[in-house]
Amino acid sequence: MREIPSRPSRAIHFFDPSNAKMAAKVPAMAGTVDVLLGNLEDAIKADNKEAAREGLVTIGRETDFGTSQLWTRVNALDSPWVLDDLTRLVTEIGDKLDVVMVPKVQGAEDIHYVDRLLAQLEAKAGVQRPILVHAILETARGMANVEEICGVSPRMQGISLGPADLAADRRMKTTRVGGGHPGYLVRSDAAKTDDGYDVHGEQTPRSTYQQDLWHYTIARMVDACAMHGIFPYYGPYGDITDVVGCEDQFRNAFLLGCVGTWTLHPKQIEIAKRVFSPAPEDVEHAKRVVEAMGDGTGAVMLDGKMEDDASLKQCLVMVRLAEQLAEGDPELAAAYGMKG
Ligand SMILES: CC(C)(COP(=O)(O)OP(=O)(O)OC[C@H]1O[C@@H](n2cnc3c(N)ncnc32)[C@H](O)[C@@H]1OP(=O)(O)O)[C@@H](O)C(=O)NCCC(=O)NCCSC(=O)C[C@H](O)C(=O)O
Ligand SMILES: [Mg+2]
Repeated sequence: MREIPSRPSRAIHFFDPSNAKMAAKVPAMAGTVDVLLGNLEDAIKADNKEAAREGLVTIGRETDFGTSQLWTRVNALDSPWVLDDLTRLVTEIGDKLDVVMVPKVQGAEDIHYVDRLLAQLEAKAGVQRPILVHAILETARGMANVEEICGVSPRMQGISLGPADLAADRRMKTTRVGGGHPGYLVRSDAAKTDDGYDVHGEQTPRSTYQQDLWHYTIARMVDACAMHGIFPYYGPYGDITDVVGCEDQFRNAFLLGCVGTWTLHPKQIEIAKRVFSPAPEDVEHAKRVVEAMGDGTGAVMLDGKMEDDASLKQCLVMVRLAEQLAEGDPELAAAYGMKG
């Protein structure tokens, strides 16, 4: 393979295949969410690891996934379960499995191992196309090696941020699964008073602005993925009830270059699909810039702003994403004024 297939993957929806209620919902979700991911790793109780694996085999065999992709997150490479996860899934449902997500990736050696094992199992099972690999960025060493990880195998499909494990590994002083923290802020300067500075803001209140804990990590991950032609994703937003904070975190990731995110609860799917689909007004503007730029060279004025080759290239990113999403979604096609 020379190019990673680019299919919509705005929401990677996690479900626990050992949870009967969740598993029962999967067939009806097929075709409505870009990626359905059977999770075998964290959030699955140790006693349920085998049930989750077998549950995913059953779901994989019996479900018509339609336009949805089927992914799995296997257990960590240093766990007692991962060898059986890969062996059983590839030999039983390898032809249905699009991507294997590998947690806690530390460096190139982890991806080499999975790559070789997948190749052996695919050959044994007669799987006709390569199963792709997705790494989770959730260790300090993985972060330091992110560029190398992205380029280590032609199977590499993308990378997700794992903010909870990464925070623990880095010894950050947070207790959350993704999202910001009110203590991570900047404060405006203290006002000068006759007797010094009003540092407590008693006379002139000092405003504070919460900062994004994940800015550096996401930006670096985006660059590493772009350099190797693979796809970056935000990860989990654990405060399921905070739909506003969730939308903001997803949008920051979208604006920085991520193509999608994880969804942990059905209510996050609509947010992810909306945020990771460009807004119709942005697509409209991008189309006007493309039109105004003619052969793509030089500079033009549009609505009082200068447009040139570089803004054209950004607009083409937007238009091409809109075209791709419109192909499989008549509602978006209508909103973008494009063919469905
Ligand atoms: C978070 C949950 C435990 C919440 O579950 P629950 O309390 O059951 O929520 P609700 O009562 O609101 O559920 C309403 C109905 O929806 C079904 N449901 C819930 N979640 C899902 C789902 N993900 N897919 C399909 N269906 C779902 C419930 O069964 C209810 O059904 P019904 O009773 O018939 O109406 C739960 O959502 C959950 O477990 N989500 C997945 C959690 C997960 O995968 N976590 C791991 C990923 S995050 C991570 O690993 C950290 C990362 O690696 C890092 O390091 O940062
Ligand atoms: Mg994790």
